[in-house]
Amino acid sequence: MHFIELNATTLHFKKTNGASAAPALVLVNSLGTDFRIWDEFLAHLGHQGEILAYDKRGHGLSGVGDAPYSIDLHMRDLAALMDSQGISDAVICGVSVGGMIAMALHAARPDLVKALILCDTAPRIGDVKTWQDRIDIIDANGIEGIADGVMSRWFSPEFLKTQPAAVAGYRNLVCRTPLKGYRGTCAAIRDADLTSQAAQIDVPVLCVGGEDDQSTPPDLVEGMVNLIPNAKFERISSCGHIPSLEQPEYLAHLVRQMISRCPTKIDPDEQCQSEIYKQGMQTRRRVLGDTHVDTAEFQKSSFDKPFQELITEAAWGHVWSRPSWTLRERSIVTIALLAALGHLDEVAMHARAAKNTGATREDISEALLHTAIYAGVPAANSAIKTVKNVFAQLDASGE
Ligand SMILES: O=C(O)CC1=CCC(=O)O1
Repeated sequence: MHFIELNATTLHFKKTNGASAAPALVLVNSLGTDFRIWDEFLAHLGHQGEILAYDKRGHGLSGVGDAPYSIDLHMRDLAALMDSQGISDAVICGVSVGGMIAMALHAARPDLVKALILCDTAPRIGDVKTWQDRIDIIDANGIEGIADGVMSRWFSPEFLKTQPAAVAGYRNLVCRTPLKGYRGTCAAIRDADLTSQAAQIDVPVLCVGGEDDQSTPPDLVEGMVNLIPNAKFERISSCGHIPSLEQPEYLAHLVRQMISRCPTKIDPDEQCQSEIYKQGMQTRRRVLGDTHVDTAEFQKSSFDKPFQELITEAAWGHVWSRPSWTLRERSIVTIALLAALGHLDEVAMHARAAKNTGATREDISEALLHTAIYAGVPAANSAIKTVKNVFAQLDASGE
């Protein structure tokens, strides 16, 4: 058992050291649970990298701290815990409120997050009235007053019928959560809406929903795929709100698959690549940034693998890596050509990347004047709109 004092509270956590280049996996719990909910899942997972699991404040063996709680406070506890353990660039797997904490972590500390696995969660869970009603019942009757309702939302009808002893045990788990911790986290969920943070997520995301989940129904979880740019959705059958309890083996399979798609620190695939590919990948990362390239690699399938290799070698390895022009010069010419041809998605990508090449906003404005004269005003006009949008987004996010 490990304990640490952070943000004026004691946090209880478990950490296993990794023996390989695989990314660290960090597990974030739901309301009214402690990190034992991951035991069976971890037994199936066989992860080679570091694993960190912990009890949120007000849960398990962690301290309760002072009210009021917020998702931001839970997120700061997690960030401090990861910093204290030297863990960054990790795959964060959060269930329910744990998923909200994971989304908040990505917004505040992107350096800590390589990918997200968001189980049975949403940027907004329930509404103010539902959570206030729950708080009022707890204030009047304690957690016992809501425990049966919680069990019926956590588990599928089949599990409730066939596993009465397990259900009784999990009911004890909820009821033994410190009242202040449970109540404080209900208030944190009541007050949270992470919609704008979710829309900004730029790492690979797997959303997972149990088909019998009554707390965050699968359609709600699937809705995140429309909001989060790089998200995929998996529905788990015969499963309620907590897949690590009801379908630990299948969840382990999904998480393993996700982790295997995340580039490792030493990519074994890349070791077999040609020198020109390696050079191309280096230049591509330098110009477009790691987040962009990691996402493209994650989304790569056998269908577009040859195409990805072609552009990495030909565009980035051969042309962009030639020493005769600077990256700034290549950036300016590329933006002008793409604008002339009306490839606005690519204009946006290269305008965004200009901060890495040294091409200034003035450079881009000059390049688009040339576009207007040699390729036509409408082409330049559309590109100017696109680039202005990119600049507005960069300014809004402080980049
Ligand atoms: O307790 C529930 O109803 C399920 C739940 C909602 C948020 C969370 O973390 O768990």
